[in-house]
Amino acid sequence: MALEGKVAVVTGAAQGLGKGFSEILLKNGAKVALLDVAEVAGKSLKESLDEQYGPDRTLFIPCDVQSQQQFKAAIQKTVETFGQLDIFCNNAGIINEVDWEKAVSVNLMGVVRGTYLALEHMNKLSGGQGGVIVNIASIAGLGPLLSVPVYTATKHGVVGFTRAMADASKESGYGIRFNLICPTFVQTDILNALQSPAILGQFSNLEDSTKKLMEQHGILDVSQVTEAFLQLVLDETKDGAALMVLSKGSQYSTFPSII
Ligand SMILES: NC(=O)C1=CN([C@@H]2O[C@H](COP(=O)(O)OP(=O)(O)OC[C@H]3O[C@@H](n4cnc5c(N)ncnc54)[C@H](O)[C@@H]3O)[C@@H](O)[C@H]2O)C=CC1
Ligand SMILES: CCCCCC(=O)/C=C/[C@H]1[C@H](O)CC(=O)[C@@H]1CCCCCCC(=O)O
Repeated sequence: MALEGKVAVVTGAAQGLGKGFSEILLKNGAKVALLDVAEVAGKSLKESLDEQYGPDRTLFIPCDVQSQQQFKAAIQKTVETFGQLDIFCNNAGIINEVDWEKAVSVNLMGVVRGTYLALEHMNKLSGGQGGVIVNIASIAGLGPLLSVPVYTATKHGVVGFTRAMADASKESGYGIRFNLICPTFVQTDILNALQSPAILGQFSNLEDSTKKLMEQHGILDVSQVTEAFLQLVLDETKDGAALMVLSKGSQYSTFPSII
């Protein structure tokens, strides 16, 4: 998929990985709607992107992925402004083992909500032009991260949902590819949560074990993950793929075959 003239939505785009995904899409010619609940950071990012790419290449839309009404309106505004929707990245995510219902709501329900709303515009069966949806899971979507069981569960949920949607899309003819990014630790603000007793709650005693894992495996730069993301967007042969981003490089996950 060539990106010139394509239109993308990225959730959780104000900072961290979402900002990186948005920037690599812009560099490659796409227009990007930046959705985030963080209004100050989102507006400030839009201002700096305007200087680099001009004001017509991005939109910042305040949006909490937990709100059906806000999310639907944000996608509607994107399509009204840019005329189409080709690439959708469900990236917004949090760690919160105390308010674990919020973690499920943002990380899993937000991804399902975003995917279904994107389908309303992208699905070839309902007049869309197809495209690609990339959901941001984690290595913790493929195996356990001991200090954050609910975060682990939500990311396993994102992996299962995305793979099932890829099969549903192929079988039904939506014309949409569904892929996953599963990074190990990346240098962004979310890592602070892994050292916060207020967020880890009953698992705070496992903070040091997690720190050891980070020391052992290293911490990636955002750019290593954005390159992997671009590969999944561009490569039309990748559908239902889970690309792990590790310190030794990127590699596709294999899954047990049950049929
Ligand atoms: N940094 C890491 O080590 C890894 C991160 N991930 C995943 O990558 C994704 C991005 O995380 P990072 O950039 O690392 O974290 P981050 O904390 O730097 O950025 C998350 C962004 O999501 C936004 N956000 C949070 N709740 C939201 C909501 N309800 N609605 C809309 N936006 C919301 C925040 O305002 C923030 O801009 C997450 O899904 C995370 O689980 C996956 C594996 C490793
Ligand atoms: C913000 C959450 C960060 C999520 C990172 C993550 O999912 C880490 C998972 C660890 C799991 O608990 C067990 C591990 O050892 C995982 C890290 C190991 C990944 C292999 C990395 C190998 C490499 O980078 O070469």
